[in-house]
Amino acid sequence: MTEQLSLATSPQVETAAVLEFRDVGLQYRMSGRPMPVIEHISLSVGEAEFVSIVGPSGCGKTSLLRMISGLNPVGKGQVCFRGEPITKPLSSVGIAFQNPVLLPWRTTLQNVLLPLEVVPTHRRQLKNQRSRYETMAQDLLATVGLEDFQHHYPRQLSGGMKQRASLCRALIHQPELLLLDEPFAALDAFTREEMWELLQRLWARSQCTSVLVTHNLREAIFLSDTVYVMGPRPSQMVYTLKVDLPRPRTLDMCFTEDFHQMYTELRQHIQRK
Ligand SMILES: Nc1ncnc2c1ncn2[C@@H]1O[C@H](COP(=O)(O)OP(=O)(O)OP(=O)(O)O)[C@@H](O)[C@H]1O
Repeated sequence: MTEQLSLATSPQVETAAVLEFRDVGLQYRMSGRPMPVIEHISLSVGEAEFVSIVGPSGCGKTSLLRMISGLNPVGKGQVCFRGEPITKPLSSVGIAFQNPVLLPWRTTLQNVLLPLEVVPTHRRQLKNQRSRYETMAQDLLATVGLEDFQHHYPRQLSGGMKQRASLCRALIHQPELLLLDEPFAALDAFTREEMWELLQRLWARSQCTSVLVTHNLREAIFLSDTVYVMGPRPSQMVYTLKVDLPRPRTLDMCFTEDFHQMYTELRQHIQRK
């Protein structure tokens, strides 16, 4: 059963669902036998909502994200984007992973522009309006403090800088959905916190409906409107936390009583097998 905690400081506005899981199940085959991973997951993500998924290792968080992207077929039930079941990879999705994988022979700017060359609907537009898109990319790079590194190559960037460039790349085609799979897991604690503020800024600017998978509960609370906790495999959603901290959020908020209480609630609901 899903419980709910609401630490209301301001009422949340209900928005139309952009993304819906309708009684979703998923299983893989392991040594020739079916292995159920996800069972009976139903949830709904509103327009411009920021949602995080947390849960024990191996519970199926990445699998859930892959079903949204259309890269993993849905086993049972439906995952719907704007009311339509997702049956193939979505072009209006931006994705950032733990490893930023920038192409080493391309500059930062060229790496950010890459999705426009790959997504067929944008390819022609890029050809016709290259300078417009370059300005958009430079704008994004400036938002994340990389304006002076646009002509540098990945080998000349730190880990945090690469991840910032990767976030810009995920947003360059103005996706309707942003999917983030532990994007800051490889960064040191201070850089990671800087990235929270920066991602918050990018999200506020793009108003992109976002789903973050993370093991870091503070990160989930800091960034999210809603945090979903998955149980151990075969996983169901075991807890939903509505985060009503005012925005923009600051790192100081992580030390408040409200924040600590939410952290404790989440911690108590993460079960290990
Ligand atoms: N393509 C696949 N084929 C078979 N099994 C898979 C496949 N992908 C994932 N699994 C298994 O499904 C389970 C869930 O994997 P998934 O990566 O979705 O979990 P996760 O919660 O993201 O894990 P972590 O937190 O450790 O990154 C794991 O036991 C994994 O080994």
